[in-house]
Amino acid sequence: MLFLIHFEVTVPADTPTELKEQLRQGEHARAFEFIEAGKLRRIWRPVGTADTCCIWEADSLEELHAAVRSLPLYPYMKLSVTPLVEHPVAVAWKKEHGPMPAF
Ligand SMILES: O=C(O)C[C@H]1C=CC(=O)O1
Repeated sequence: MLFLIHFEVTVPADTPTELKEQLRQGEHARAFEFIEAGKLRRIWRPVGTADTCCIWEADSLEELHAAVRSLPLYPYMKLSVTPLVEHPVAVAWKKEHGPMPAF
């Protein structure tokens, strides 16, 4: 199953610099693990924000719940999760042309 996730991360301004850096490095490392596992499929920064949008693959809602809760920045996150299903245009395209063009 695919999910569109929007993350809004707010680390308090008075958080010690070393903790902020530790969190950022930990977040990147954990994200890399999910990319390598084929879970975090794509990740973007919405223009003009410090937010994150991504496409996440998960075999269950419970798996997705555990995955996002395992992110080091989770305690500082507000997130919205939108389950995705295939669009009829994509179904029609695949029928006529084969797989959708890669990103
Ligand atoms: O780092 C962020 O901005 C948020 C977080 C959401 C997924 C991920 O890998 O990073």
